[in-house]
Amino acid sequence: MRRKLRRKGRDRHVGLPSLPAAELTWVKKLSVVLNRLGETMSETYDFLFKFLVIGSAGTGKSCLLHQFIENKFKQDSNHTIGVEFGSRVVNVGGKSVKLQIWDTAGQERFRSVTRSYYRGAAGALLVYDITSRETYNALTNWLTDARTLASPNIAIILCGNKKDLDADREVTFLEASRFAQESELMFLETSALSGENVEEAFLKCARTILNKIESGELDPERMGSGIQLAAEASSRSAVPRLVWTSVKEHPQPLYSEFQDSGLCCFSNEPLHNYSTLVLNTGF
Ligand SMILES: Nc1nc2c(ncn2[C@@H]2O[C@H](COP(=O)(O)OP(=O)(O)OP(=O)(O)O)[C@@H](O)[C@H]2O)c(=O)[nH]1
Repeated sequence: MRRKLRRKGRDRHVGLPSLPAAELTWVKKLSVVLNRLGETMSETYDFLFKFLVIGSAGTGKSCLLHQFIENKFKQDSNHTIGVEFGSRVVNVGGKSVKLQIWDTAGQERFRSVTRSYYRGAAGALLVYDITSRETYNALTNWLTDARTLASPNIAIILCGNKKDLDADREVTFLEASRFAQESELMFLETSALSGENVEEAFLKCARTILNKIESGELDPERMGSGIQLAAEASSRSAVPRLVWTSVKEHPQPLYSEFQDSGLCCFSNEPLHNYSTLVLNTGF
């Protein structure tokens, strides 16, 4: 299998070794994500913000993203494997802002993979399920990860999802809003099912980031800010690329080498002992 990749102005072919079926499926899936990411980066906008959607498994992260992008509820949502990606251009305070959104898997077994996506995020939706106290209790851990791995200044909105299931509620609005206030988070209860407050959550977070840029509190040109200006985002250096290697040929050091240069590492269980995929998200 040969794959054509553009790198620093040159076309480059990278040959993938023959792989077991499960691993091949994973590589193909990542290539689709990568192509979508590349396509969306060519659109016109004033700013591009990198967003994360984080929180425990089953809280509705993928459904929130789907509702925001597609304007409908995602039926039969399965657990996310690693990460999913979506993007949408929105108008915030007269500026056109592209939200590049990384929907991360909530399951513990993917934690090391998803953590590698936090770097350079400007904003995040931190999601719990109002009908599950367990997902609410886990918020502190998610928050610590976000502030440590993304940026201490990351704009985070707490989303109490499944607002439509009020009869099964285990977490009150008041309790969560106090937690949000103490933790300096914005807060909304949302329903990916009905769409209530979904658009608002993403826009509120984007507006906060834009306000910080306009007030000078946030420097969009600082490395790792999670923000790109239009010119920068359309440059070649921002075009994502996939780099393949086999662990046998190039073991662990590759990860840190790329991590230090701002690239993200992407692997999952089937690939874990065999190979490493490195995805440059452009941040
Ligand atoms: N009633 C209701 N159900 C929802 C809502 N959002 C998601 N669900 C359901 O909750 C379940 C989990 O949704 P997902 O979006 O897959 O959850 P997730 O947080 O992405 O899960 P992981 O990918 O495992 O981290 C699915 O059965 C959804 O149909 C909502 O707002 N209301």
